[in-house]
Amino acid sequence: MSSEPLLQLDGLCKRFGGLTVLDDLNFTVQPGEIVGLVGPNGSGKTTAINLISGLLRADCGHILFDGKPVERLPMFRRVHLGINRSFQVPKPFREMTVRENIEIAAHYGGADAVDINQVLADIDLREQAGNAAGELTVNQQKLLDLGRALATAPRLLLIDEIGAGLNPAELNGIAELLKKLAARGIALIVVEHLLDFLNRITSRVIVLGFGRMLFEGPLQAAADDPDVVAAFIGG
Ligand SMILES: Nc1ncnc2c1ncn2[C@@H]1O[C@H](COP(=O)(O)OP(=O)(O)OP(=O)(O)O)[C@@H](O)[C@H]1O
Repeated sequence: MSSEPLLQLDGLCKRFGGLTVLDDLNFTVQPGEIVGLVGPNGSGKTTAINLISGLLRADCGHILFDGKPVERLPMFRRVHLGINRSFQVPKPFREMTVRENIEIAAHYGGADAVDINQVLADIDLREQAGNAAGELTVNQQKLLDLGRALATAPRLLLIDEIGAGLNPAELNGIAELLKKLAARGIALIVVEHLLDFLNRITSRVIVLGFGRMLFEGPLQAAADDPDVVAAFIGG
């Protein structure tokens, strides 16, 4: 593994009005690494993803990608650099086909040379390529959302609660896909409440509580950390 982090967060914070929802977030991610981001509801996980992807602007701190600050860049510029994400609730263009959805994403990402058939194969939607996206199952819509991100040739992929509502076989398929992407060198930050799922794909997690980092390390050890236990069961 390279010693140069692909992503480095340095004192990142976010406030909504008077409410500080993220405070002093500091961690790094290496190429090809999967890092889990966990914490109780409202602890700031999605906000962290929104700051890194550029959907929201940080109030303080720095986001270094490849050693360069990106915290002031708009989302599309970050996509062009190689940062992209999936959403908790996918919102494909429902009337368009699966293939068209991926083609549009590739174009938006400035990655017109991306092999759309390869993306379709990665997300296992080759047979549905000509179907309207609105006809897909929940699992397939989540895969398409991943495919749209993959179509922009990301080097850092931010995955926001992909496991919710999926059955064990579907979760298994997603876990294998994420591991395959990491093996290709893509770095992943995976926000997830399903700890068994996370345990299958990563050994390093960051635990947030009330917007602050409570723990960083192996998932198993997090369960023995008193701050983590207090955050999850309310002290
Ligand atoms: N646009 C917003 N305006 C005001 N408050 C917000 C906004 N977005 C999020 N919040 C608040 O910020 C806090 C963190 O929310 P966030 O969605 O990041 O938490 P989370 O850890 O992802 O939660 P969950 O696991 O429920 O998805 C919450 O208190 C939430 O109500």
